[in-house]
Amino acid sequence: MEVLGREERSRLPYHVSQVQQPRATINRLHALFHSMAILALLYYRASRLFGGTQNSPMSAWLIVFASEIVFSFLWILGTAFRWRPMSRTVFPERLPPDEELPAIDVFICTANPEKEPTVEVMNTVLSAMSLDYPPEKLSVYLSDDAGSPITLYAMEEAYSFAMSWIPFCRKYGVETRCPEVYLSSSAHDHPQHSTTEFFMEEWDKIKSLYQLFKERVEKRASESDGTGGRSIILSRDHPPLIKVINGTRMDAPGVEQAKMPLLVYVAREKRPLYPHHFKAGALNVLLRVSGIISNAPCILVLDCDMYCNDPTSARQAMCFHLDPQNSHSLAFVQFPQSFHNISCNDIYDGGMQWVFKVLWPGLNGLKGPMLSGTGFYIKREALYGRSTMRQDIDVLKLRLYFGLSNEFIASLRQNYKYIIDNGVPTDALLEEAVFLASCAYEKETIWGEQASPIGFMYHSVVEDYTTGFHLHCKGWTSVYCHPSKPSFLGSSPINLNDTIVQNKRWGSGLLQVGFSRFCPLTYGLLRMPILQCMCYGYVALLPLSSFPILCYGIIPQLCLLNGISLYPKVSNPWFLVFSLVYLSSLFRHLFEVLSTGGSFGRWWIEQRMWMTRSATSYFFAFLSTIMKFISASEVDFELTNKVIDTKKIERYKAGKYDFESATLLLLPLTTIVILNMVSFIGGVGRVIFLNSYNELLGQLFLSFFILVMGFPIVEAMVMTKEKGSIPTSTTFISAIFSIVLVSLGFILFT
Ligand SMILES: O=c1ccn([C@@H]2O[C@H](COP(=O)(O)OP(=O)(O)O[C@H]3O[C@H](CO)[C@@H](O)[C@H](O)[C@H]3O)[C@@H](O)[C@H]2O)c(=O)[nH]1
Ligand SMILES: [Mn+2]
Repeated sequence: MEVLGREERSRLPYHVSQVQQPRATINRLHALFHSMAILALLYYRASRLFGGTQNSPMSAWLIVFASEIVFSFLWILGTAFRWRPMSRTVFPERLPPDEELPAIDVFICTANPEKEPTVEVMNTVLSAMSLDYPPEKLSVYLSDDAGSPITLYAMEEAYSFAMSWIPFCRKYGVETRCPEVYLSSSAHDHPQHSTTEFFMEEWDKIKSLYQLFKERVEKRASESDGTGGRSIILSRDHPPLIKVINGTRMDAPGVEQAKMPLLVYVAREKRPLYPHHFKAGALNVLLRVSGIISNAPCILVLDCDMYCNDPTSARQAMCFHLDPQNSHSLAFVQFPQSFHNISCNDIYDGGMQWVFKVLWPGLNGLKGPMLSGTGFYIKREALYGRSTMRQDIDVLKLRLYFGLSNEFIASLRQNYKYIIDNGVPTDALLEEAVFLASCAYEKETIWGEQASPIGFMYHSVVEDYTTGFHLHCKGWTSVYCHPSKPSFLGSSPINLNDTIVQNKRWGSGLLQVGFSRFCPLTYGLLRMPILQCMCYGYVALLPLSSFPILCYGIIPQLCLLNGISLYPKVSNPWFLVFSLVYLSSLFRHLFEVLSTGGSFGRWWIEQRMWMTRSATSYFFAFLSTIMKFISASEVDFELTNKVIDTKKIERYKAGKYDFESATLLLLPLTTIVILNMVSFIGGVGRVIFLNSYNELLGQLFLSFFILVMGFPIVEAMVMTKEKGSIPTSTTFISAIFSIVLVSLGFILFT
């Protein structure tokens, strides 16, 4: 790190940004080419339709035409991400001295100790407490939606451990401050220290302290749980409980105490009759509670499974938040989500590299990336709304917006002073905090209401997307910071069922926005630049791809079986147009994967998972969104499982798909695969015996492509004895569905 004088430091920019010009140019040229090809294709379909010259059944023609329109529409929206990709570099060493840095509150959410192992949650807490930031400016809040005693106990234990861990990290400049990860390496992996005897001694000491901590927590967890679902009931019905952990450990050595960040446990009140709004509800409680305790101007939000992998991320984020030129409109700095548990082939595409390596850098050159739920540093002010922060605003009005706590309303005007020193909070303060965490507090306020200026948004399971969207609508910007060392590492679903369930939740959350009056394409259009608006629209409507994918997996195949051609003859020049559209979209994706460090295999898996998601997750998301509109129920937040199944992990690491547990959700996919097997065989028959190669080649190829793509499914249906294979019952039901489809095709199309 270069050592700079203060004068020099203040003159140099804290960050630089650069448009990825060659990439932008390639993208734009491709967009031009591809749009012309699409236009030609649509023209072909429309002219045949209106001219009445298509020689296939109108219904089939209409369905494939509609599918192509949806594909094209999504494609056009997607070009916005490719228009102006940008990368950014930060220079934390140029930041002002520590005394001038703003304070940071870290919010971590956990909801269920059975699905989110407590030791893992504590590792996230510990990694956040040991961020490379002045400890008196750092406060860590854990929201425990389960209100579980084990989590509180673990936090007290974690705090004790942190009193040794943090000094150790500081002393040796530890680069990975998640103790589980650091301590499972060998002392000799750290050659800069391991040669000294003293380090080895301390290493052993800290390692055994960590073991002790872990054992205690695991022991307590095994005692208090396994209560036959009692914890689930408790998690929906419990009083508020707030505890400042620092205060409870006054017997600890006083010297270190002063250098520790504040650690606060928050279990908001939950009652069955009150909506609790999932994670957004939890975050809003943390906003209020922290508001009267530490009231830091900047907030880092983390999921409980996302530990801080690079302790310097806070300083990196400050390079943007403290930049005098852009900071005024900057709401948040988003870091990519990276994962520690995905294997090198990542067969379920859990790494979401396409999002974090292509889409988000693309938004970086516009008004900034979407909020991604975790790993972002956001200004408190952005969540409160600028208009409500004005000094001249009436206090009565503030009470209407923010609720009745005078203490909290006073905190809005505190100009971000640290309200309690790193000591024991008063009873009165804690009482007020409990009031702020009660479930009746938000009654008749505008917390979380869409388009309101306050807090994280409710009424959606994609609270990150909607919150970010409304911030951008109000003129805030964001930046994407993508350093080469992952700043945060989390766990991603590593089995098919969890992957499909997670994507189903996202899909239904997004569609719900897409179909509401806050649809980005209408609501956003008046409030943000068109390209940004297209990006938001693309993400919200992406689940619509289930329609064309399913249609393309069924209709041409039924026609193929009946010898009906849906595409131009091979000898016809129009055939070239269809081939070009197909190849050009495959090539764009291939280019994106290869140019962001991916491999050919990565491209193939992303293709496969895109189709899988569309045919399963997004299809069910679509159904559940419709159900929601009919019954006006709230879509549930199905928590992602973070417990590792050691038996299944071997299969995963070997790159073998596990279809066993996802039976029902897989039905659309297995049905399509069976149907394509049948149509492929039928089609080959027709081509050979009836010589209809010229008319049917396109459809035959489509079936072939789907079978190659779905080969793991074919394999898993055939080899029923193998682990992870598809149960015979599922294959059987899918076969029945296929027979129904084939009969329908016969009736409708002949
Ligand atoms: O009622 C709830 C539900 C969830 N959570 C927490 O929310 C976080 C995310 O939940 P998880 O089950 O891990 O969902 P993921 O699909 O992994 O989360 C992604 O998608 C979510 C939106 O659907 C975002 O909130 C997340 O940040 C993003 O990582 C976890 O820390 C949970 O403990 C709560 O605190 N309360
Ligand atoms: Mn998660």
